[in-house]
Amino acid sequence: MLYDLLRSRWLQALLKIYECLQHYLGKRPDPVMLQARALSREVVELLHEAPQSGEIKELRRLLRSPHFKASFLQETEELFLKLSWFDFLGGKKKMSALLSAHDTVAQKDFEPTLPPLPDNIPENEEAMRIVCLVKNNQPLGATIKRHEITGDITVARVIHGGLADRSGLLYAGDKLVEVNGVPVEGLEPEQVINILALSQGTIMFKLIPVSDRPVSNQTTLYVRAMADYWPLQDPAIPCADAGLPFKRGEILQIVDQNDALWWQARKVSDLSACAGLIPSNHLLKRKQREFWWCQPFQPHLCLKSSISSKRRMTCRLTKSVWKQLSFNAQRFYQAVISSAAMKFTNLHLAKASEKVECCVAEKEALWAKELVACMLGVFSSTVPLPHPAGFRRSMRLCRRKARLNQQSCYSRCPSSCCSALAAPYEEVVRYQRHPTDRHRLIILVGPAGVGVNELRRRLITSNPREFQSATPHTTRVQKSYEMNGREYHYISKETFENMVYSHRMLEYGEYKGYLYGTSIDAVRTVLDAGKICVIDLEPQGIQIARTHELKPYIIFIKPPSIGCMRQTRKNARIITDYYVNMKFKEEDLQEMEESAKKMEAQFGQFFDHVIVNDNLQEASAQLLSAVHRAQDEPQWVPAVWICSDNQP
Ligand SMILES: Nc1ncnc2c1ncn2[C@@H]1O[C@H](COP(=O)(O)OP(=O)(O)OP(=O)(O)O)[C@@H](O)[C@H]1O
Repeated sequence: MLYDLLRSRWLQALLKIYECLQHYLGKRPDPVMLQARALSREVVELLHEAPQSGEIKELRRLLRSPHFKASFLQETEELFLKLSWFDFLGGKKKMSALLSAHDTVAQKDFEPTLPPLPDNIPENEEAMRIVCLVKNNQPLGATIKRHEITGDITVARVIHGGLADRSGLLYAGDKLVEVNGVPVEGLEPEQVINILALSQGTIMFKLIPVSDRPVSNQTTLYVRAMADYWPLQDPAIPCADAGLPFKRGEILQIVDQNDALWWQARKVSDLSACAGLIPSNHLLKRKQREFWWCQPFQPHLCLKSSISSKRRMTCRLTKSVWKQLSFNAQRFYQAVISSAAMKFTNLHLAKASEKVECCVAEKEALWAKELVACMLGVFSSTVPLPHPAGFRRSMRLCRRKARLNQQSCYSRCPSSCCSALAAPYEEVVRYQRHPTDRHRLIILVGPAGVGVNELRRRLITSNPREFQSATPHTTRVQKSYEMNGREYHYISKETFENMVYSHRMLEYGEYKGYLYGTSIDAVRTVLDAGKICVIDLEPQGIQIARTHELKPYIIFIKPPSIGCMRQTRKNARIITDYYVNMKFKEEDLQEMEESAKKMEAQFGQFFDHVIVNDNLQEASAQLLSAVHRAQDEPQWVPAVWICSDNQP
């Protein structure tokens, strides 16, 4: 009703008139008559725009009357009121009711009445202060403690934006004498807290103000939480209710670091809320260390593979190879795939080929030979390139294998695995890339099979002039149809190892005896060409990539619910260790979900954005806009990336 009313043209017209009158009222015009005419004209012009309702006619009549011209300053105000009330009463009974309801509410005094001040106020007014606060179901916003030396009960801290802070009457260090008439001397802080907790409405403090009020000259600091914190599960927090729970990756605004152990902070996602207590950097680090020692094996657990190597073996032929097969050979191939080949676990492709040959009867030998030839042909030089650089199967399988072999995490990912012992907060600043700066590196992270490569491929093919992948390095021999720098950079083992030792590899691994890896140089080449480099990375590589130079924007590709994946992944294929594509099985989906949870738990603090890959098209669109946002809009980045004198 209110919405309709506010949008109605007649009210709009009245408001315009009112504004116009206010304008003249402010000017206090002299002589009155001239101004009145001018006003009259303006008002009449205004009314021409308004609908010809009865109310407007009435207004017009009033405007032209000699009454109007007499003393317009008061009259016009009244006129407006008359008109509006005329209108309301004439047709808008609901509005009238609404207004009268408002008036009734407005006149009512809802504030609790403060009690009278006690008679026994000390003579020295400066020495003692009486403070009355009305709690109104909200926390007091202050904590108390026993002074270590004097044993007095004092205000330990006042929470920024809380009730006590807003009152401006309580300060950290004030000594409590009485609470609601109860002397606090001899009481434990917990007993005083109890009195406060039980008090409803008004709380009256008698206190001795602190002589040296702390002068707050702190600058506000923004940090990214690198750990989770749940105050309700922390027995050490001075007041659990005043605690601020946060999850890793959340950006916090730290408003008070006066206390060595407990800071005050807000979440940037809710800066209007009052601050809460968080453990200081030092304290949280100590807590993490204690936790780590309680569970020494916990932080060592690296992510396990999401698609296990126990997978079945099947054979996949490229389309061109498939076309080369005779009809019978195709049928034979399909039969092999659907039955016998399912049992070919952990066999090398060559061995699988032998087995196929053994399986077939004499008369089928020709087809079998053809099939075997075709299967082997998958590796041969005649097979066209199935994927562009950065999407090569060996590289992906190598990455998978590396993930599997991560038993000892220190050898591969010292920084990320020991994150429990690293800084719990990372100072961040707002950063927006200058249009002439190099683009930020885009890193996609996600459990195997979630669709990282599919999304990356779609993004790059959508605009290859804008997006490009980094060409990986390998120690394997270059094939005749390959070109150095296109599929891979082919380098010697020695050179590869040198690159690893000099930290020039973002990630690397071994597959079938060869080394594969993505180098920082390869990323740099793409960025230097003015393109946006989009790579996928195992999360263990994130820490190495997080540098001032690359300023990576990390996007986590998250699987949707298993139920949803059952629907959407019916035709999807995952790559297995034996160069074949397999349909997703239930166990694959479960492994994917588990792996995603572990990734989030261990590396969630580094994710700038999360995309749930439910519908492929929607996820692709989300990825495109996230990538553009990363390049063109301000984002929180580690402060050290921006401070030029401290570039990691
Ligand atoms: N949202 C989706 N809906 C349906 N199918 C999808 C979706 N996303 C990806 N797929 C399909 O799932 C399969 C696996 O995707 P993809 O190869 O991109 O996985 P990946 O995360 O790169 O795995 P890996 O790490 O093993 O390389 C592909 O067949 C892909 O087309």
